[in-house]
Amino acid sequence: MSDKPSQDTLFAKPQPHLVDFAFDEQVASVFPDMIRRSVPGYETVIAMLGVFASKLVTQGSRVYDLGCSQGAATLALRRHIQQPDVTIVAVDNAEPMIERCRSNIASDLSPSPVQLRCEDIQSTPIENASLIALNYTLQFVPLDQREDLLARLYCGMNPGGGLILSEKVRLPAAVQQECFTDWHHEFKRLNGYSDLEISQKRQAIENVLIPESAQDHIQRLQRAGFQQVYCWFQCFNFASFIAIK
Ligand SMILES: C[S@@+](CC[C@H](N)C(=O)[O-])C[C@H]1O[C@@H](n2cnc3c(N)ncnc32)[C@H](O)[C@@H]1O
Ligand SMILES: O=C(O)C(=O)C[C@]1(C(=O)O)C=C[C@@H](O)C=C1
Repeated sequence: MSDKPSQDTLFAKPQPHLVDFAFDEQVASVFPDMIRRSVPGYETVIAMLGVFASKLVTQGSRVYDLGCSQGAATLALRRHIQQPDVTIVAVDNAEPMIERCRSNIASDLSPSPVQLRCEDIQSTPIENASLIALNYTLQFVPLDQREDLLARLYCGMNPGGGLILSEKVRLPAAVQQECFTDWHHEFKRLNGYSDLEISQKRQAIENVLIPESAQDHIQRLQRAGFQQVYCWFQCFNFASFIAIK
């Protein structure tokens, strides 16, 4: 059994030797609280996945949640899949996340079966996909591997299928970057994080989470072959895109 999710205080004490952020047991034990208090618009994006599931998922197809963490996106999708014979494939390479995901799925009664895979999303075979969610995950994949991954997702997707890509984004002008970062940090402050927590977390993710601009994402999705690419949601420096094949 997984521990009950608790409040994120991981960066509350001064850490003289900050190490790079990793999705380890400590992070997993506070993750639902951490992501809700750190990502502006997270709950809206999760809720709206239901709309895309309802519109895009087709009978007998597969739905992928790549970088599923504890299954928030998987559950939102699963609850709104109306078609029969759909399998959800939920993938994460962090064992402490997958374990919690397994128990969250077990306590949900929606009918579509979920196949859980603990592996790098880059080695997950993608086939017969009507919907793929990459919810705040691509930002952790090395920059030079993102193009190949998206090309593979395109290949494994059925015509008319959609990819939902949510990311922290870099803004095109320095003055806008500064402004949006300031608002993001204020969002965290209002959610109870101290300046020390904000600054230590920022340092810990600096070399691990590499954001790109909305334009970079849109152009890469178009290069992969997607016919329609839109930014459907943005809150400060966090955006979500839909790409339809
Ligand atoms: C910010 S969390 C994603 C949140 C989740 N999608 C949600 O909507 O609640 C990023 C997740 O991606 C996973 N991850 C990062 N890189 C990965 C990779 N190359 N393969 C598989 N999982 C990866 C991490 O372990 C982590 O659980
Ligand atoms: O940018 C930040 O400060 C964040 O905390 C963002 C973010 C993310 O977008 O994934 C980073 C790591 C955690 O997984 C939760 C949130």
